[in-house]
Amino acid sequence: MSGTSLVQADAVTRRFGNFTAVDQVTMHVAPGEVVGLLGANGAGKTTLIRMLLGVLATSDGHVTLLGGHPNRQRRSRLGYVPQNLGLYRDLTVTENFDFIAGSYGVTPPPVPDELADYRDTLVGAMPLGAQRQAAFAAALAHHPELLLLDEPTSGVDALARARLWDTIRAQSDNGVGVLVSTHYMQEAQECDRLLLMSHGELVAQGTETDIIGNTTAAVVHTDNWADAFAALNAAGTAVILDGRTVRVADTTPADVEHILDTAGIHHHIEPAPATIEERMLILART
Ligand SMILES: Nc1ncnc2c1ncn2[C@@H]1O[C@H](COP(=O)(O)OP(=O)(O)OP(=O)(O)O)[C@@H](O)[C@H]1O
Repeated sequence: MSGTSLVQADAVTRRFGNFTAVDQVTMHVAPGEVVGLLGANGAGKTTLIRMLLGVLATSDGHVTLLGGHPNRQRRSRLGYVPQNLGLYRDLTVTENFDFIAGSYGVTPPPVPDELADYRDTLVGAMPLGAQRQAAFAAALAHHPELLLLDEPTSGVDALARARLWDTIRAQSDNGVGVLVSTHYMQEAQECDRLLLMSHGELVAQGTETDIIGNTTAAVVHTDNWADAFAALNAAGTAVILDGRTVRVADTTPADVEHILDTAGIHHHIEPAPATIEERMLILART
């Protein structure tokens, strides 16, 4: 597999003292694919990415980056956007681009059209969405073969998020492999393949359809959604609130019916396929 992979982890583990942040994770990213790394805060996504980069040592297991041990020379062939963006906040966008391009010995990238108004603005004074867009453009300056993006869409509005995903897709269409972490489960749809992490472990992988499988959810319609949620939560079911709709995954409608009848809550139940978020919730509980 390493012959066709840009990056590969084999049973990679990272411990901090007695705590295991990443536990025997095996994964890879091939050219031209967008792989989504999904998991709640603290699942181990950043720790895994830092080991793939070679900036954090593994406690066990092996990482192969661009055909060999992750070192500085191989790292220079990838684009990395860390959670904190890695830009100088007290430099303008063009100054950041000049500086970063200079350190790779390449021509500075063009300032994206959407950022034209911010060209001479200090990065620290820009809205977060624009900062992320700038970090992304900077990471592409040296035409990397692989992109490692740590929560690139976190905290940005829907429009900026859509733009970032367009840019990610344009890169993968050009053959770049992309690993992108997110805790927004809805973004699973943007990826070709998903890796689901929970408590340091890779608990599922494949396409969204593979991962959801035939897991279903009971959709509860009721005016008394707050009490319905509380009753189902107290009963230990995998319940979530979607707007004012209560959804319960991996439990039969009859069980949900029974819990709500016992609580005296008038309701109507409809079965539906589970979402990736619900599948994740179930996997995280097992
Ligand atoms: N240097 C460290 N020392 C001790 N514990 C650490 C260290 N780095 C990470 N951890 C712990 O490892 C776990 C995984 O953290 P990590 O940052 O990889 O998660 P994550 O999935 O990226 O979450 P987030 O989205 O919040 O960044 C967390 O419990 C974190 O507190």
